[in-house]
Amino acid sequence: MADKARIAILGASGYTGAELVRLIATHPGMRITALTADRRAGESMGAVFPHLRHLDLPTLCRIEDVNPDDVDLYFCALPHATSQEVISALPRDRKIVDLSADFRLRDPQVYAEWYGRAHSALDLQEEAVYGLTEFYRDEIRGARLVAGTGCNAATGNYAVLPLLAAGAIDPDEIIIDLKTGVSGAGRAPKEGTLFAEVSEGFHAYNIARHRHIAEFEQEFSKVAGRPVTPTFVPHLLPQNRGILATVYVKGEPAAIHAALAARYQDEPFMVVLPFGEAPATRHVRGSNFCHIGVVADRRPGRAMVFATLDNLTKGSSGQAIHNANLMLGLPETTGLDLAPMFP
Ligand SMILES: NC(=O)C1=CN([C@@H]2O[C@H](COP(=O)(O)OP(=O)(O)OC[C@H]3O[C@@H](n4cnc5c(N)ncnc54)[C@H](OP(=O)(O)O)[C@@H]3O)[C@@H](O)[C@H]2O)C=CC1
Ligand SMILES: CC(=O)N[C@@H](CCC(=O)OP(=O)(O)O)C(=O)O
Repeated sequence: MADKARIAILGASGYTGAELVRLIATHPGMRITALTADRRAGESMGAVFPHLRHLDLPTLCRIEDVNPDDVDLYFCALPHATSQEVISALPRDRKIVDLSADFRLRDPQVYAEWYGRAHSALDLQEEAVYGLTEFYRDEIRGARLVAGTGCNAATGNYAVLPLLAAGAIDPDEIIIDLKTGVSGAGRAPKEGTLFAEVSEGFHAYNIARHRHIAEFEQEFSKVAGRPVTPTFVPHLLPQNRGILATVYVKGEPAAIHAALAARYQDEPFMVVLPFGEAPATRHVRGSNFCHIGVVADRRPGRAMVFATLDNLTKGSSGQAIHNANLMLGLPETTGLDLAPMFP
């Protein structure tokens, strides 16, 4: 293989940043040259994340101290809004995979409506390609800036997009009932993610007003060729990793299963289970796989479609590496061929 691509991870002291480091550490086509942090700048990665202590890594520095001459591709794992400011200041000839929500929405008005502020880098927003790899592969190959999807949005999109494309379901009858682990909320301490408020319980949040509805509407409507709005309710599970979406749809169950199996048969990370089986978060943990299942409802003409993935791999950092592989002209599964951790 030619020289390894030089990689900077901005926001390496967060959960998705650490997951990028874990995966890139054994990636044969990438080499980490810079890692950044905010509160933890100046510390070693091993001090911030003891599970990565064995690796020989650069010390966490501030973003302004990264030398662009040592970087071929940036992974940007920063909070929303910060990301657009930081990326605006990066050299315009570098490849960037952003994991935040800043560049996912095509329409600036929709962005402003859901994120409560005007976008400050509209030219970059226009340039960015949506990072749902299996649906934007060709554009991603030629892209300079790729916008990683929301982890909940990826899960629902994988279950629904092939069905809208095949005309296998009623677009007006889509209910996405989703459960997610707490690492989706990031490492920075927040009241709602404290152990005492998450363990031994279970609750819905952002009911019918979660930001990822905008991503669903954008992608569903594009594929259906007309406006499509799902009902979407996320729930917070007392577990670390993993998302499971149960999607209630109207359509012939066998045709729904056939449409998903046909759409994903050549996809390296998409596994469609035999008809009648439902997937589990524990079977994809720590991997870049997404498992999909279809079960017929007892009510004729209705089905449940299940999709599960690990929010820190297929839902963010694994997806980001998949996209970076395409952008760098590497075999697309490079560094991602890990079996899930079980039990
Ligand atoms: N967690 C998940 O499952 C998913 C997350 N995402 C998105 O990915 C991005 C990263 O998420 P996640 O890793 O969970 O977040 P974390 O809160 O765990 O990490 C955020 C990182 O950004 C750094 N940071 C925070 N504020 C600033 C700032 N003002 N300037 C420079 N650096 C800053 C933090 O540094 P420090 O800690 O040193 O202060 C940390 O390294 C977010 O946009 C998130 O929405 C997308 C899909 C899934
Ligand atoms: C548990 C939890 O809080 N999860 C986050 C999802 C994080 C993510 O995918 O998305 P963004 O990059 O859009 O923040 C949420 O539901 O908002």
